[in-house]
Amino acid sequence: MARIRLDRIRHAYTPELAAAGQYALRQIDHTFEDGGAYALLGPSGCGKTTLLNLISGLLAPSEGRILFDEQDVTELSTQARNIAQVFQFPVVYDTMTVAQNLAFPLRNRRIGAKETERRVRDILERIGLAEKANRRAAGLTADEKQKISLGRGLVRSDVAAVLFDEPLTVIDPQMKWQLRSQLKELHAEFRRTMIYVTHDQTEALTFADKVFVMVDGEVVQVGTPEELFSRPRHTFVGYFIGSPGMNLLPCTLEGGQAIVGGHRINLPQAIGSPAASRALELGIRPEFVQVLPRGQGYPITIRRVEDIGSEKIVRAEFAGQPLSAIVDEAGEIPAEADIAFAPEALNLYADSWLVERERA
Ligand SMILES: Nc1ncnc2c1ncn2[C@@H]1O[C@H](COP(=O)(O)OP(=O)(O)OP(=O)(O)O)[C@@H](O)[C@H]1O
Repeated sequence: MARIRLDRIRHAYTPELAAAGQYALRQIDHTFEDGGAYALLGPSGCGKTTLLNLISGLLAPSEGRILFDEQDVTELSTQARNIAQVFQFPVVYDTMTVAQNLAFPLRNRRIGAKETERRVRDILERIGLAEKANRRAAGLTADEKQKISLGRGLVRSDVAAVLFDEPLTVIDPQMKWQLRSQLKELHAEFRRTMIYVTHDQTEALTFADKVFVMVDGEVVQVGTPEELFSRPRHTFVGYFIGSPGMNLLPCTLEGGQAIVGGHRINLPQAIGSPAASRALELGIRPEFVQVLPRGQGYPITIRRVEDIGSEKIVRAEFAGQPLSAIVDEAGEIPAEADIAFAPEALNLYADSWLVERERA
């Protein structure tokens, strides 16, 4: 296992792209702690796979260094870095049995037959394939094959990290749930450093202790699921995480109040004063918007209500801006409605970045 440090990494796919300033990764300076469960989350093209391939050694960065436990591995191959990988499509040897597939990496490392058998049996139990140990891999389902790919990473005791690139892409929706929670359990048992690439927030938030949110070649926030939900540092995080995402309302500031389309909204505490030229937005999650009878808050026009079973999503217009609110399934929604905001849940953004509050 290893602590993985990315030291001022930048990457452009060709020297021409670098000369034109078109970097797939613009500046990455982060550490993955030994034994942690991490997700790299972001939309298509933001650089997740590029970053994973730099860590595994499939790609060499244009600039910067990669350190495993402070040893510079930038020039080392995937094999020399001792990385295990689980890709979108399961990589298994179809002609071998399940047990032979798991034993393969140990044989390559000249581990003795007895020790190999012991470890393979242990992993077979843990990934739930003990009964299929002697079956040919060819006849297995996609999720069983993905379990073998994962098992091959866990069977070796010398693996620095296990990297996953969208590993649930070809798995049936029903099995996705099962595999996801099994993966989390296996992480808790083995405590290997695991890095999981996905564009799916549910996968990222259920698997990872810490999520790296990426956009446009940059990591905009590293945080626990709770931090990403309650204190998004960037409007992209607010919008991308949560369903529906955070409401973002263009505003101005005046004497500790935010002005949205002529409405004055009290901000919870003193907010540091962002430079006057910056574009300001007030961020509030739909979970913290209350829908009230007319006369008790700020007026909205309700456009539609989506009933999703456990709760209702109110799609409305407030001061000419679209706004969503989440209401309890049993909650009344007046035809003529107002809204109020939970003040402590208001965030202010300047040029998309969170304005940190001044602490008393
Ligand atoms: N081999 C390549 N040559 C040139 N550009 C590339 C290459 N691979 C990726 N890119 C570009 O680098 C950027 C980051 O791509 P990357 O595949 O890392 O993103 P991603 O977040 O993993 O997206 P996806 O989820 O679609 O795989 C994109 O603009 C992409 O077009």
